Amino acid sequence: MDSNLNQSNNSEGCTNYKNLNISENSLSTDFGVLLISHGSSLPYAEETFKDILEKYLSLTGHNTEVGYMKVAKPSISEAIDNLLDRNNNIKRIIAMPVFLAPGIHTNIDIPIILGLEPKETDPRCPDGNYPEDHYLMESKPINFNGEIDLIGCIGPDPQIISIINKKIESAISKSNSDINSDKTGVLLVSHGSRLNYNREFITDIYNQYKSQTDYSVSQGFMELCEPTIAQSINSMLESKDLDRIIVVPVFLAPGVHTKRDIPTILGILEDEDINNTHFSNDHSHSHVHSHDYSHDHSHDHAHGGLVEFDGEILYTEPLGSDDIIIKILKNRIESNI
Ligand SMILES: C[C@@]1(CC(=O)O)c2cc3[nH]c(cc4nc(cc5[nH]c(cc(n2)[C@H]1CCC(=O)O)[C@@](C)(CC(=O)O)[C@@H]5CCC(=O)O)C(CC(=O)O)=C4CCC(=O)O)c(CCC(=O)O)c3CC(=O)O
Ligand SMILES: [Co+2]
Ligand code: NI
Repeated sequence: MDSNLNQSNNSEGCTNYKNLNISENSLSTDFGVLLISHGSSLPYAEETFKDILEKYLSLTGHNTEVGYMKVAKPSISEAIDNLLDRNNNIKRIIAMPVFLAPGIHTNIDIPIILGLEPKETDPRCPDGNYPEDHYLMESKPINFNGEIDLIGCIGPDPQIISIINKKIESAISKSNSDINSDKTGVLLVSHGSRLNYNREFITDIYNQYKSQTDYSVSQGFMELCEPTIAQSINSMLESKDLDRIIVVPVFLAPGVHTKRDIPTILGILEDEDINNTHFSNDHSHSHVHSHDYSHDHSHDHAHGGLVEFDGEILYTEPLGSDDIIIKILKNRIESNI
């Protein structure tokens, strides 16, 4: 068992456990933990989830792997192979979507990829005949005969508010301007979904945050739902004269949405960000100007309009691999063992 553990596995997408704290106990237990992430074509989300995995392992010692729904590696199926390579005796896999809100991905895509029944009809494709190139058609079958318990995603845990507060404080501390809270608004931005859970999630977070802050607060959606980011900022400005808006992407990891789509809508995307290869991880902006954009991708992020605001926009980091997220995952998984 030991030699197994210390072996560095170079096959593609396999986590190298050499430096990770996986307890020997976990090899005698009969379950594995699969943390399911969305996957991104930008590298940041993988960095965040590598960190989440390392922290989760050192906290629990469970035989754990991260699997990505699309784009990134290991895929969900490969992650399950990795769990079994490490311990062939597991009878059960506890699979948790590390997503903030239930939605199409958690209720339809992930169950289908795991070989389970989808929890509802897919509004993208009600007849269930997905186009051949859809990622659901491309995913490989799962090689596991045991039981897979797909548990709920993170949801509006009250502890998320303290992460939001930290991100806001950190963005403020990097800003040069000194503006009182009376003139500051906070916009909580959520992804948006064809299903209603995303709205329920952000509304719950909004109500919790609002009851604990002096700032004017509002919520807005990046895509698929209203109010859009622009509508939300406009109505904040109509009801109050603000000098500064702090925009919090209530997302887990930096990715296409937080690095490109939301900055585009806000008018704070720097040109090099589009073709980025490397830019600072520490990416809290303070911008007082806006750019013109040529918007050439076919997706509908900008349909809700672009933002025009001549005050300061402070854009915070997403929630990331904060220890609170790790504790939430641990509690949730342990209550399902
Ligand atoms: C179903 C769909 C909407 C629809 O069309 O109905 C949808 C829905 C949701 N995505 C969510 C999260 C993230 N989405 C991304 C990224 C991408 N998502 C895209 C598509 C779709 N996403 C539609 C499928 C269309 C189809 O089937 O073809 C991509 C491919 C295209 C694009 O959006 O342009 C783009 C490219 C990535 C790339 O290739 O790089 C990332 C990673 C990142 O940002 O990089 C995160 C994690 C953010 C984080 O870390 O929090 C959540 C919130 C989940 C939660 O609460 O956590 C929902 C809501 C829900 O599940 O309903
Ligand atoms: Co998505
Ligand atoms: Ni999108």
